Amino acid sequence: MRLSRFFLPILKENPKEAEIVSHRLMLRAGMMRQEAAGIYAWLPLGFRVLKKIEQIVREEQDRAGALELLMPTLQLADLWRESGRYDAYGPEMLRILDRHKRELLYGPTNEEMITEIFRSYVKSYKNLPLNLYHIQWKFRDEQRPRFGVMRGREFLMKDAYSFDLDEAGARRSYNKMFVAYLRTFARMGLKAIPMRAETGPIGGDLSHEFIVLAETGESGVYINRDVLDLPVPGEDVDYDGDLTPIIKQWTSVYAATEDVHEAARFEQEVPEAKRLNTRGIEVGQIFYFGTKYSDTMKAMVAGPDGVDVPIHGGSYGVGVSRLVGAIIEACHDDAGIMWPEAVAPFRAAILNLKQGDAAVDGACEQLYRELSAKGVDVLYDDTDQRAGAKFAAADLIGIPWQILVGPKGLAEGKVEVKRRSDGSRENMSPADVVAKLA
Ligand SMILES: Nc1ncnc2c1ncn2[C@@H]1O[C@H](COS(=O)(=O)NC(=O)[C@@H](N)CS)[C@@H](O)[C@H]1O
Repeated sequence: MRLSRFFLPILKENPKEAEIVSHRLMLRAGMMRQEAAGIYAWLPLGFRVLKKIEQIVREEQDRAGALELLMPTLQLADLWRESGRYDAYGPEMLRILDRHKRELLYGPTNEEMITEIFRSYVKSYKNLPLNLYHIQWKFRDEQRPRFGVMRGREFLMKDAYSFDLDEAGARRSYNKMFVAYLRTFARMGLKAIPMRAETGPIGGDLSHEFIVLAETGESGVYINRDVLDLPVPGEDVDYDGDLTPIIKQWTSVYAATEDVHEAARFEQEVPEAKRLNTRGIEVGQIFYFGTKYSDTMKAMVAGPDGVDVPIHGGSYGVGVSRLVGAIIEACHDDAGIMWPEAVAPFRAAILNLKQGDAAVDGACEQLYRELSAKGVDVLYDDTDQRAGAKFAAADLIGIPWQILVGPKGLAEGKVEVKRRSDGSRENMSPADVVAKLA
């Protein structure tokens, strides 16, 4: 992509309404624009990151055996009357009347709708276990939307729903999602810690929140530091095998949100030097809620003995749009964002330090052409800004690799490669740059 033809409205100043660093940097880096309280337009740079995060989530759901579909954002109120949540959900529910005065709502979550889809087709335990998911926009009319995408009103969520014959089966589905979440967040360069949590309006009695440690996080957390060094399962993890050793390993080290924290146990179990009380960002939450929805909505299957029983369910959410902010909270410095390579909007930025100089222009064009031909996502800053402004922009938007092309270096057949994450620099020939990044 040539920057002269891209749409990247970088802001010079810190927007005053931004209270936390990720909100500030997303606005300054031209990644998004607020259209209404808690409602954002995703501009090209931010949208690229959102799609990369979404794709990692999708790949790990698929690896765990979940099946992707897409449910609508709008739902019938009657569906939520069946489960009894229409009134219970309260003012966060955005209620809508259509032209025929039919009562609709903008879905905050999809337990009811997925249960309706399931019960319409699945009648036998032979079709279980089943895990259906989608990646869809949600609306929750938050009293105080704030911190940018961290607590929005319209936000992108991956929500998966599992269906099993009994609790034992449902726990196996739960464990698959637990492992999938460990892998998902690790692939984004995050340490997301699974913590026992309250179940809240979703219901049930078993839930874990996956929390990324960050000073600005809304969740208070208490952990044994050892949890930060546990191994994340590899891509060869056997989802059809026994996952309980992995679950046991990750849940036997103390980690709890403040609302389920047990101070006495923490003091007793965790050596002083290993106790950490800090804050974190909830990037995902998983629930087992048994027959909560299948009872009220009559989602039954015939068991092995031919008798109809309500299925045991679970739901599993990931805050896809929240993750853009969470990653910035975890990966930034004073100069701006430092994208982990797996979610970076571009892998490399070519900075032309003397626009108009034939040798420099030529070398940049060649690098741009050769890297693009090898499938490397490149942003070529071919604008006529002075070098200092180009350095600042590249640091702000957080591209992992910067290729600085200037007349002096070129005279010796070299360009300078700077790694954004640690600031390390290396001089090498353009050909070596292509070999290194391709
Ligand atoms: N207002 C919000 N803005 C941005 N992300 C949010 C918001 N509310 C929730 N999320 C994200 O969405 C994830 C799942 O939301 S949830 O309420 O915990 N779970 C559910 O809705 C279940 N139905 C899971 S399928 C959360 O872990 C969080 O990362």
